[in-house]
Amino acid sequence: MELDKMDENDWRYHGEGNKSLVVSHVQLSRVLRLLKYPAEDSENPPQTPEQAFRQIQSIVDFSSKVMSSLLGEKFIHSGEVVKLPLEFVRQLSIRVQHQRPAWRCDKVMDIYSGCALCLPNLTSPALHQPTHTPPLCIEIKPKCGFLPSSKHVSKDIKTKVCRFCMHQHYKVANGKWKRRSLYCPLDLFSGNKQRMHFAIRHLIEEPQNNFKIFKGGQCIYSSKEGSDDSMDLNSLLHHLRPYFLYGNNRINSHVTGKAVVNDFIQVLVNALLSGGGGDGGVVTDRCGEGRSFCEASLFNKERIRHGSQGLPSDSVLSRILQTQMLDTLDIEGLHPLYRRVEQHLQDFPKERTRLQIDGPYNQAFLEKLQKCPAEDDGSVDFAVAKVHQYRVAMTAKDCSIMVALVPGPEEEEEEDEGQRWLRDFLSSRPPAFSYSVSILDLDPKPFDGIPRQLRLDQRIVSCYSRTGAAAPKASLPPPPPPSAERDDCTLLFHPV
Ligand SMILES: O=P(O)(O)O[C@@H]1[C@@H](OP(=O)(O)O)[C@H](OP(=O)(O)O)[C@H](O)[C@H](OP(=O)(O)O)[C@H]1OP(=O)(O)O
Ligand SMILES: Nc1ncnc2c1ncn2[C@@H]1O[C@H](COP(=O)(O)OP(=O)(O)OP(=O)(O)O)[C@@H](O)[C@H]1O
Repeated sequence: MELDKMDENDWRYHGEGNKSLVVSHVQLSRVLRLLKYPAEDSENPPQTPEQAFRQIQSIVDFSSKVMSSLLGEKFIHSGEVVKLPLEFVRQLSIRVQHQRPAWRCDKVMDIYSGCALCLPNLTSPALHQPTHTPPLCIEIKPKCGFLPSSKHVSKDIKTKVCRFCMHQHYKVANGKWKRRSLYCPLDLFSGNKQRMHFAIRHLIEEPQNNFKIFKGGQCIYSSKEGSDDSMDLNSLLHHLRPYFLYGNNRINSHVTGKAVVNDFIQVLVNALLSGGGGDGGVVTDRCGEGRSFCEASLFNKERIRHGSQGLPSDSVLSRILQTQMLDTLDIEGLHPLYRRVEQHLQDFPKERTRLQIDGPYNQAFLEKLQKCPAEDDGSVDFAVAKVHQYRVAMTAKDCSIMVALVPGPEEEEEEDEGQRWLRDFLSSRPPAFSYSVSILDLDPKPFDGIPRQLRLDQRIVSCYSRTGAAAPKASLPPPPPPSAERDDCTLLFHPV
């Protein structure tokens, strides 16, 4: 990629979040992640090009020097900052505008700094052979996977119902989403395959901003405003079917839609429980018992047939959960420490640098949070270490996982799709995929964002106490008998 010869026609809109907009190259496996600003600042960018460059460099440093050490290097692609021609960025912004979802257009793409983060395109991984079936990539934003146990938690409900499930009520009440997602992160992070299956099924049913599927680099399934949901599910089945034409669920050589989805979820669960890449071999070294249940989850505990399995310690979910759990005090216990630091900075503004409040994100920053004493000695250093831990945990609560599934074992590259189908059909074995697992969106959360966290926490809990606790638990059909091993994953699909 030659930065001085950039052509906007080589790039297409790929996706966006709250802070950045991502475009992908039409041929190379590369994306550019550009910053966004509130639309009202569009004429007047909030930072200079130098500041934008430093902000993106600090994202790279935070990811490569802090998060990568906590989450495991094998999952992380930190990328590099690039300087782009301003005319290219301006044209690109015009080119992608019509593809942007309306609800994200309260922010505009930064066209002034010319800076962007260049990353590998995790939805069209390099291990894909262009002549073969395109990879399926599944993006999950799992959110917080544990219930707080801090003594500072003032509302009992927070120790029983997870943040995500409570937040759903708040989001629906405030019009962010039309209906609640019944996904519960505690089920996904449980390590129990039945619970994980159940969680993913609900991500598929109501993806919101927590679930997307890409095929060959193109998004084929995500939350679509105002669309006909059944159409989306049917079109998802249409895409998935060729990947799951075989396996245990074949009935007279016809694979039902339910079986396709069950196989798909099973492959995804295996990838999430793996050590990060490979062919789904036996998982060993499981750490911990399955963690707690959320009272709002619809998963019926009685139906666990294989006990609590816990997460394998080298799995992506385990690494994310361990990092999230650096939030030991909960926002309610953390906020007074934040105030201690804030007061100290008001009294001694120059301390901001020594305490690395805004970075640099390096080994020293990592050590500050790793060597935090267990007990509060009243010092500002203790408070800063806890704040750093909390911010790192926040990043882990907001990151996404990308699982890339490439059909067929690598050693049988010469086989075409039909031959592979016949071989798998005859052997009736479960689908074989090579896969890789990555973590994305590992940006540092700002120090000044902590008071907002406290306010949001209070609003979510208060909204849930008013509306959620009284809401009906579910509108799902009654569960099938326990013997129907595969049927507990029934999706509300329309026939195709
Ligand atoms: O606060 P939360 O839990 O709602 O998380 C925010 C996310 O909302 P979600 O609940 O996942 O829909 C929010 O995502 P959406 O914009 O809702 O897609 C952002 O990820 C936000 O992070 P940042 O401010 O852009 O760095 C996230 O804010 P942080 O709290 O991580 O700063
Ligand atoms: N390296 C990558 N390869 C492929 N797709 C990517 C990559 N990075 C980001 N994306 C896509 O772009 C989307 C937006 O990126 P990202 O989540 O980093 O944005 P964000 O604004 O930081 O999100 P948030 O709302 O969480 O703050 C992602 O959901 C993902 O689909």
